[in-house]
Parts: sequence; structure tokens; C-alpha cells
Amino acid sequence: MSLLNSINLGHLIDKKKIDPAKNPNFPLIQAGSREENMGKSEVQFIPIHHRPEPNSSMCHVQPATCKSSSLQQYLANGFPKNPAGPEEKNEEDNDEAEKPSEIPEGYEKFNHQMAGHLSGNNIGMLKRDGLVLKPIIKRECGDREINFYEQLGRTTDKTMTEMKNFVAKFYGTRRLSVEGETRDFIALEDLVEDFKEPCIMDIKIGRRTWDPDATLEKIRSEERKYQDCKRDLGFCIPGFQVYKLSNNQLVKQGKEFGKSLNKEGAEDAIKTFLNANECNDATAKPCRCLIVQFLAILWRILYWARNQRQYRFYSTSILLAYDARRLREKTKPTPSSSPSSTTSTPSPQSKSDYKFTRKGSLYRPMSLAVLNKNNEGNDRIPTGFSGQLTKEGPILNPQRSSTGAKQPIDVHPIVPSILSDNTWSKSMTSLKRTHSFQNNYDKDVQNRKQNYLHLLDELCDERKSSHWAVVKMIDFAHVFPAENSDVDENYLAGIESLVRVFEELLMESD
Ligand SMILES: Nc1ncnc2c1ncn2[C@@H]1O[C@H](COP(=O)(O)OP(=O)(O)OP(=O)(O)O)[C@@H](O)[C@H]1O
Ligand SMILES: O=P(O)(O)O[C@@H]1[C@@H](O)[C@H](OP(=O)(O)O)[C@@H](OP(=O)(O)O)[C@@H](O)[C@H]1OP(=O)(O)O
Repeated sequence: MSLLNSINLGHLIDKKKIDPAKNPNFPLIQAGSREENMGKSEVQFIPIHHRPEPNSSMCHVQPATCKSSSLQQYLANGFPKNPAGPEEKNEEDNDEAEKPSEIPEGYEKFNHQMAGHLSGNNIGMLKRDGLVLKPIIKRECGDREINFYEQLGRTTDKTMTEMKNFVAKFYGTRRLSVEGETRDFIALEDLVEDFKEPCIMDIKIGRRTWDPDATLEKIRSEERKYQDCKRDLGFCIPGFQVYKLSNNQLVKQGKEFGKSLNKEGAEDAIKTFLNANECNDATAKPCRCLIVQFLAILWRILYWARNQRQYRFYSTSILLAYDARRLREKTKPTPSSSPSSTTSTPSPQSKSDYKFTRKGSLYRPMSLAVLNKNNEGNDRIPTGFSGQLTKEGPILNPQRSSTGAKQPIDVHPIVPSILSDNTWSKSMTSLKRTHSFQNNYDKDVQNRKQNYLHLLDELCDERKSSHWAVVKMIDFAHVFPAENSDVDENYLAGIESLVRVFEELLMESD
């Protein structure tokens, strides 16, 4: 049996007997077999989207002067250009300075790589026809990642099938001649292909970022990096870029910046990424519509991570991306929202009456109770949420009829008339109800998925149906089979923490 097959059949054999640390070849493919596989995979058809490149003039705009602390300044406007390193250069500089001489015909350099390896003379990932091509630098890492995508493609397991929703589509491998050398690449769906002004953040999940095969030296080097952030948040930020709405500048931050961040710095970086950290505007708030789009998927990944027991996801990342063009449209002041508008008469029960007031994390039962109760202790929005959160997720109350008799939970809640015109409230109601981690999750959530997506569409844009934010799991170079059937606590803790950060941003959002 090939080693590849032994992984595929991992759930049928006694996993306790598999100790990757004691099987240095596991899960490598036997010498030669990968070579044969390389280049054989066929490209599936992907439509080519012709779209204008982001306006290059955006990169010319100089950062606005900021009077706040230097970290704030860097977060808002980027580090000064030199001598800070290549990641602080703007996109145009990168094109100028690193123009690759020998990119194969028909391919382009992929300019939106936030982290990860470069090959040869600064050529990192390539792109073509809606695909990105990730260079295989270390054979064993490449083989592991390819194996993982192949297993995922074949899986019939329910939890792993669910995972396919969170992963870029895999299109096999490519062998290309780059700079006179033959190199192998992994072909993946380009997750930011459709974005006009792609804002992208790579968030590496887990306190532990080394795998069971790591040498002592590798363990030590990983433990030294992103120390504060990994310790306090269970994730770190190797890189991001953002098109700043305030000054139309593209800001890029790389590994060295990420390594300098502590918990507060990382949270600020996330706000910067969300265009919610304007140095000249202390009142800048995250866009609720954007946060909801991210959270909707992050919650599903959280639920998935609570269930998956087959793999250990070391050093994988969550890729967050959105289109600043759409955010700009969304945040444009409309006549009715303009303070000078004479036609907008505030309703006696305006949105602020329903503003969530909360201290601390949604993961504390008390804070959830506060979130959901008004001053009289009654349910603010009849979500059926009890105010109690177990490790398995929120507990829903059986509904009571006017006679006090318990009713089954209404899966199509009637939104009170006061809220019926408020898409946000409807979506929150739906989101909180679908954010059930009880056993009824699948039945409840999956059955109402269409309705739920519809609400999100409505929330994001009345006219356009497509979402403009993406959340995907990427980088499976260090995925190993689980040695026991426990959850991947390291991964789960990182995702829980990331969800918590976004839930807190949701409470701050406008
Ligand atoms: N499918 C994709 N679509 C768009 N961009 C992607 C995709 N996959 C990866 N990227 C971009 O490429 C970067 C590097 O990807 P990835 O982490 O997979 O590479 P790597 O070389 O394995 O990284 P590392 O050194 O952290 O192991 C990501 O930060 C992201 O910006
Ligand atoms: O050293 P860096 O700049 O932090 O980047 C590392 C590095 O690329 C490392 O490769 P290697 O030095 O161990 O060969 C990567 O490890 P893997 O190839 O095993 O994944 C790390 O992932 C990089 O770390 P990071 O991107 O988190 O800074």
C-alpha cells in the first residue's frame, strides 16, 4: 500500500499506531510517485474575468500626517519606505523593483501574496486564468499539501465534506519552466480574482505552528516568532494589505511587522485591515455589513473545528479578503444618512435603542444575556437565545406561547414590526439563531441556509447579490493525521479567539 493510500484510509486504521514523529516518511509519497503525478492533472475550465486592474494612481498618494503614536501611525499609513524592507513598498514599487525576467508565457506574477515563500529570484506565486500557482519550495511540504487537497477531493466524510466550503478549489499541479529551471506549482482557485481593490489578510492559526516532524531547531525558531500574539490570541498575522478608504493608498504589511505585534497591536491591525482605524478619526467604526460577512463564515468554521477529529492543522492560515471598492460604495453617505438631511426624522425607537451594549466577550454567558435583554430583563429581540453559552455553543430557549405553554423553537421567527424594516436586525436574529451549536445544528442551519444567505445578500447590498468578502482556510503544508480522535485544540483555540475578536468588532460596528 502506498503511503498516500495509507493516509486516505486513515479513518479505517488504528490512528493511535500512526505516529508521524516516529515515521519520518509519513506522510511523504514514495520517491518517484510524485514526479509521475506532477503535470498530469488537468485544468478544469475557469472563465477568464477581464477586469480593470486597480487604479495604479492610488499608490502615489502619500500617507496623511498622523499625530498619534508611531505604532498607530504605522498601522494607519504603513511603515516608512526604507529601510523597513520590501513588504513596506507599495504595489507599484514592487512591480518596478522586482519585475521578474523569466515568467513563463501566459502567466503573470501574482501581486496579492501576503505571506509565504518566494522561489528563485523573488518570484512567488503566479497567476493565470483565474488560478494562482503556488511554488513548491520544500518537497515534503508540497507533497503534504497536495495529498491533503487530493484527500479532501475524494472524501465522503461529512465533516470533511463541510470543510470543502472553506477551502479554495484545487486544480492539481503544474510543472513550469521558471528562470531556466523546472519548477512545480500547486494550482488553486484565485480567491481574490473578482476584487477590484483587494484587501487581504493572512492570519496564521494556532499557538503551536510547528508540526510533529519538526526538528528541535525548527521548533525553537517557530516558538521565537510572533510570541506575544500567539500566546495571547492563539493566532498571528504574517501579512496583509488594505486599500485605505481615507486616502486611497494601498498599504502593505509583511512578516516583520506581524512579528512586532502584541495582542492590542494585532487587534488594531485587524481594524486597519477593515478600514476602521483612521488615525484622524477616533470615531471610525468597522462596517457592520463587512463584519457580518466575515463572521457568517467564521462561525461555520468554528462549528466545523469543534467537530473535526481527523487532522491536525499546524501552521495553516485563514485568508480574509474583501473588495474596498464595495466597502467604499457601502460607506458613501446617502442623502438620508447625511447629518444635514432635513428629511430624516429619527424614529422614537431608532437603531440606537437596539444597540448592543456589552463588555467583554460574547463567550461569557453573562455578556450574552446582557446582549439579549432589555432593562426590564425581557428578550430584546425574540431570538430564542437563553443567554447561556456552553462550550457547544448558545442554548436556545423553548418559546412560550401567550398562555405560557412551551412551543417548539420557531425556525422562521416573526420579527417585531418595529424591526421589520431593519435588515440588520433581521440578519442578526437569523445569525444568532443559526449560530446554534447544539445537535440540531445541521437540520436547523442547513435547512434554512437559503433563507440565511438571502438575508445576508439583502444586508450587504439591496441591488447586488454577490458577496464581496471571502474567508478561506489556506496553506496545508503542515497538516497531519490526528493521532487520537480528539478535536484539534490548537486550531480550535485560534479560531475561537479570532471569532471573539470579530464579535467584539461587531459590537463596535455601525
Ligand atoms: N487560493 C488563493 N487565492 C489567492 N491568494 C492566495 C491563495 N492561496 C494563497 N494565497 C496568498 O498567498 C500567500 C501565501 O500562501 P501560503 O500560505 O499557502 O504559502 P506558503 O508558502 O505555504 O506560506 P508559509 O511560508 O506561511 O508556509 C497567502 O498569504 C495569500 O496572500
Ligand atoms: O522565517 P520567516 O520569515 O518567519 O518565514 C518562515 C519561513 O519561511 C519558514 O520556512 P523555513 O525557514 O522553516 O524553511 C516557514 O516554515 P514552513 O516552510 O515550514 O512553513 C514559516 O512558515 C515562515 O514563517 P512565517 O510565515 O510564519 O513568518
